[in-house]
Amino acid sequence: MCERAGLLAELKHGAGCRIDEAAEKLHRLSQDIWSCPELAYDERKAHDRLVAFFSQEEEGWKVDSHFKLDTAFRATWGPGGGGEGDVVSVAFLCEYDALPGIGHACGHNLIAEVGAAAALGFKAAVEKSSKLPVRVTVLGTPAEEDGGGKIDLIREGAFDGLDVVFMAHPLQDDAPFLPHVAEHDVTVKYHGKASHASAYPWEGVNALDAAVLCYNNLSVLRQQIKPDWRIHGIIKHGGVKPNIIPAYTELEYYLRTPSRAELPVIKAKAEMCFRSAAMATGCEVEVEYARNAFDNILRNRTLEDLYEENGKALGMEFTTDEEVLTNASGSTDFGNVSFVVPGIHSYFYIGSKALSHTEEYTVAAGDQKAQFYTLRTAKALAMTALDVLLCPDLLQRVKDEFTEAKLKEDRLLKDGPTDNTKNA
Ligand SMILES: NCCCC(=O)N[C@@H](CCCN)C(=O)O
Repeated sequence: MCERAGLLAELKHGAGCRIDEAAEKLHRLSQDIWSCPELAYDERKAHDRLVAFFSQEEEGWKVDSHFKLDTAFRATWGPGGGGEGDVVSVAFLCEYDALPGIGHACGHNLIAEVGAAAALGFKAAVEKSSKLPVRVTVLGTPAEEDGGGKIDLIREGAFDGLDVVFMAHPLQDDAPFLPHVAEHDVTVKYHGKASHASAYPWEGVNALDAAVLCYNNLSVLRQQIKPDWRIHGIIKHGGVKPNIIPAYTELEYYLRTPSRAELPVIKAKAEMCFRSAAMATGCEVEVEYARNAFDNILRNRTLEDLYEENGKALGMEFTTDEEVLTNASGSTDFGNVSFVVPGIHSYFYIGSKALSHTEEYTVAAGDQKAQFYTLRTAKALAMTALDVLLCPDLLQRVKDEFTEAKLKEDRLLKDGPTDNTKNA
């Protein structure tokens, strides 16, 4: 039980009221982002809109536009308010990139809204109590769907000095945590030799054959990997005309494993598939891994329990469906953040059972119905941040759990999982 339970309850109420008060402008914010979907690292309008929100529509924030990345931003308030003890540095994260062709089919417009709303609520609550030593940061993190903007920002030091970070992602259910797998994206290029496909095919070196063999090799490999590992990809370039033997082809694949420690194993297996296809066809092969590999999410059960308790108090019904709770739901660059700062990446229902990365989900993410759930989630995040701020032993528990979980993962990384591609 927190010593300052009375004050805590009052501040939680205050955070909720502030979020409700700002509901209309928060809705406008997410609508503006939703109606103009922009791809990774190119989210210029979303960046400008969020910067304008914190510098013009809201008061008291110091805003850094183009913060370390062209389409990242930072808004800060604090630090400390002259209170006692060390300043606690709390951050809320906003994402705002969309998917090619189908717009905001992952609902990142709502992630921007939920992060902004939670920050507004939290700031309003702590502002009322001038003695609280706190610094609030909102970080706008581009390129989750492609590239991993948070990983760039970690490298640039944007997460240095933060004590705890909060974000929430829309989905089909409310859940304090869902497993996210580690991922490394790879582009494979085959270089062959063009020739007339009918007149003198023997003069050609067929790069499409290499791509197809590569695709098939990987499909066969899929049978020999663990059930929760994933290999999936596309052929991006497959040639230009049936009567020209393709001289160049390109594939893009995502390789995923539940733990970042297992990624080298799946990569080694995939590598043999890439290279053997080149050898069989006489093509040259180039294998280019993405600049950033995504880590799995490091859980923080202390934060999850607090979030769940606050969510329930607000009427959330958390999913108990084992299939949802245990199936890996994709990857996120928040995984890398979770290895640097303790944090939570919860999921929230938006009034629709549409599946992410579909046109139906794009519609749901722009629907008025999503607003109630988005703001309720923002309240739960702000309340959880208040729990951590007002009860110092909770913050310590969050930090201890983080250190222990990280140690465990580091040990796994150091010892390395077994690789059965290596014959004894
Ligand atoms: N469940 C939310 C996951 C968000 C998402 O779909 N992220 C992408 C990231 C891809 C980066 N290459 C994913 O496919 O998992």
